[in-house]
Amino acid sequence: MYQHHHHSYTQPGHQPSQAPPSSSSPYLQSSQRTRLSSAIPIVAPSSASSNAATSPTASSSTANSTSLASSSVIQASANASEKKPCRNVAIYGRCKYESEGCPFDHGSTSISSAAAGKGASLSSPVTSSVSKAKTSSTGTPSSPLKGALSARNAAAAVFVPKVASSATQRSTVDDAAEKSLLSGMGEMALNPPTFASSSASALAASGRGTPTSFGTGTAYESDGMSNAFDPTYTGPLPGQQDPGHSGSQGILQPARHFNPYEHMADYVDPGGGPGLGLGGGLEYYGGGAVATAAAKVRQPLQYHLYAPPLPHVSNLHPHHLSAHAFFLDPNQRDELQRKQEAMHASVPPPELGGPNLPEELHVYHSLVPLEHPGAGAPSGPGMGLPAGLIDPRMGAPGANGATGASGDPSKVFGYRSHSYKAICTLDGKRYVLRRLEGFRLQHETAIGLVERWRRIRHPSIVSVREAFTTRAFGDQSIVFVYDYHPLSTTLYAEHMTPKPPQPDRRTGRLQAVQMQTPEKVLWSYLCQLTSVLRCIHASGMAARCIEPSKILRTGKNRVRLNCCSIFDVIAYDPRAPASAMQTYQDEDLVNLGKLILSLCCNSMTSLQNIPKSLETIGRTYSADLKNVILWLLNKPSSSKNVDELGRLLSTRVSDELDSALNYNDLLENSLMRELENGRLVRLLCKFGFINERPEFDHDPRWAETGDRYIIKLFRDYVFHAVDEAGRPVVDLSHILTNLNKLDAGVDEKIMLTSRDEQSCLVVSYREVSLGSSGSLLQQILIPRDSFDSFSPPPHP
Ligand SMILES: Nc1ncnc2c1ncn2[C@@H]1O[C@H](COP(=O)(O)OP(=O)(O)OP(=O)(O)O)[C@@H](O)[C@H]1O
Repeated sequence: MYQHHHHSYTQPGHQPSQAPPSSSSPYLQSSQRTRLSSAIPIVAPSSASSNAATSPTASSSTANSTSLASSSVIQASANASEKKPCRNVAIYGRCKYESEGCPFDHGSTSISSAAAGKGASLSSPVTSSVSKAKTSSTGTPSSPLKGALSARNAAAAVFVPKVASSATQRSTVDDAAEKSLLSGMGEMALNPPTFASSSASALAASGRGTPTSFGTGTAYESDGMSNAFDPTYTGPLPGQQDPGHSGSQGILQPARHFNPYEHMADYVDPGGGPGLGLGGGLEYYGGGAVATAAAKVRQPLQYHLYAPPLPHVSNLHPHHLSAHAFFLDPNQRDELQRKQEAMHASVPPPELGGPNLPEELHVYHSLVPLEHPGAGAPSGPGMGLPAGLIDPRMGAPGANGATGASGDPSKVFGYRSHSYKAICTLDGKRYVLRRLEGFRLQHETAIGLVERWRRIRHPSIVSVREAFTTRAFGDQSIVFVYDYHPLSTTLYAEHMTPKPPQPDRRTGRLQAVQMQTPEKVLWSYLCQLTSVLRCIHASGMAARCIEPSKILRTGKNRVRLNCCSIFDVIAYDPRAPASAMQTYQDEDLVNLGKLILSLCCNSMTSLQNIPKSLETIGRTYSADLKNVILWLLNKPSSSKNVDELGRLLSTRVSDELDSALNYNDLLENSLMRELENGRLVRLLCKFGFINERPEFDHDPRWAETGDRYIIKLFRDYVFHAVDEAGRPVVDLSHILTNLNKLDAGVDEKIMLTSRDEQSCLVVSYREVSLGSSGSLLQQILIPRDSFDSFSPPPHP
């Protein structure tokens, strides 16, 4: 439990029932912790120019504070808002601040939405466009209040119930305001007594530049989406009318329906300039020209409008959600990382006890055995085979290896075989080299057949790259090169080798692993292998290696046919008749039947008495499966081919498609998470650029004031929070929540405490985000070009 801390301060005229700005966070900065009992002077923004005149106390209060952002404080007028429907009701259906003193009307939703529609044409545009016009002609804000209205200047003090106003949340940062923005935040000091006066003066001028204000009837003007991303946008807002017509039209306008994509239309490039190329996708939905036009979204993209996890992903406790929604599923990450580790695995050189392998072999280097060394070979820790790279059941010395150690005669090919992982010098990728020892190539044409296999690409085949002969191992060997699939096992290892007992999930006790292969898995294997056979047979070739040890299992129920092309080369017969290929293809189907039969019985010995095995299968599995096995084992006939098999499996194929689509959804969801956490990395990079740069120590623009100061304090608040006992808070959710709010630039207020504990800043995430925005970085720190590749430009 972390302490929920309320600082003791008073605000004249402020609704006592309103929550303090820091209510969003239960954490304290270290400096806040020690000051719990003392009244910390609340340092709030006061416009350096206007507020000094209107509020004498404001200037005095700045004396004892760090130089802070100048801000006017706008307070919602309870009277003015009395008859306004609460926007929370319109958006959420209810207002959770209703019982806590929210000053707005909590009548019916329909009234609220009608009011929202009406509000959409009310007065804010007048204020903004007029002020914009004046500004553009003079280059400076014409209204004395204008400066006080920038987003920068409304830094603190008034807490309002969370209402997503639109026009009022857009800041009117024009050129002059931008200058003042960059010249620092100015003084933000605000003593409680000065608050009323400054807020009173600012209230009179509330408008687009006052993010926290309910302003003069502009709070309900448009949907929340339109104000979500661009605080510096000064043009007309979605739903706003021409100022000249706003009054009458606003009354007549019917309640409009909420359209979350409405803002897209506002960003259509009127000149028909190059869009983002999204039009094609939208046309698909029948939008035609309108959709294409709407797709020409102007920059910056609305990165902040990210969506919550989709409903088919299980619900989590809110506290865990932020961490879980932002990172890969732990199991998935673990598996991917282990695969990466396997890819990087290496062995020590022979002089340090590693295997005696050539440093370079053709265009490959860094050879690592994928099987345990044979009995005579050096082994032990010095061998350096990385744990986890090789399944311990795969021919471990003394473990009566299931599939034979490196250099044992292959049960399939007859030659002594070795498998190595190696890196290709040409493309830097990992491949598997399968070496058959003592093979002498008799016919050059034989090795040429590998070229035909190279051209076959299928998701259920381990792609063949090339084959070459070599004497690098001190003998005459042939090497076949395949794609590397890290941490894959074979069907033999998976289903025909006893697995060590596993701890039970509930009791933790070791329990024997059930070996029986589920029928669904068998259908899945059948479908995948049928599909690959269709592809191979259609190319006029035959697999010739449908064996449990030659089918790789590269993921859950995901199989790939391995070692293709080897038999074509080592069993090449120049005198073979033209019908030979048909025979090989028929054998493929029979071998597929034998494979499924042996997987059903979890043993290769089941093939020695097929009728008995089929009887066993009839008791354990469905008649459908047994019939397919029988069909596969039948003698060849004109109607027995792989296409016919495909038809037999058609309903199972549709099941397979469903699981593949489900898995695809899962992966896409994982990708979306990565997309979102990428945003936070960009944000952290900005922090890294700005915070505590030693070379700018004495640069007045880089002094510990204004933007940089706020960003620094925010960094402390996010990363250096402590609990009530002073212990560092290590809570990823706290960091993620805060960084996300910052990235979205929400108007929620937080209280930052200076390191010397002398002052507090009440700022919104939006204000902090403006400080860390690209414009600051561009102008002060790095040239534009390099920043552009880093983030979208901050201004349209
Ligand atoms: N393309 C590949 N990608 C990743 N790992 C592979 C690949 N091919 C083989 N392996 C791994 O190498 C190990 C050895 O494969 P191999 O085909 O030699 O098995 P085996 O049972 O020893 O067969 P054989 O009896 O023919 O020697 C397998 O367990 C497998 O995990």
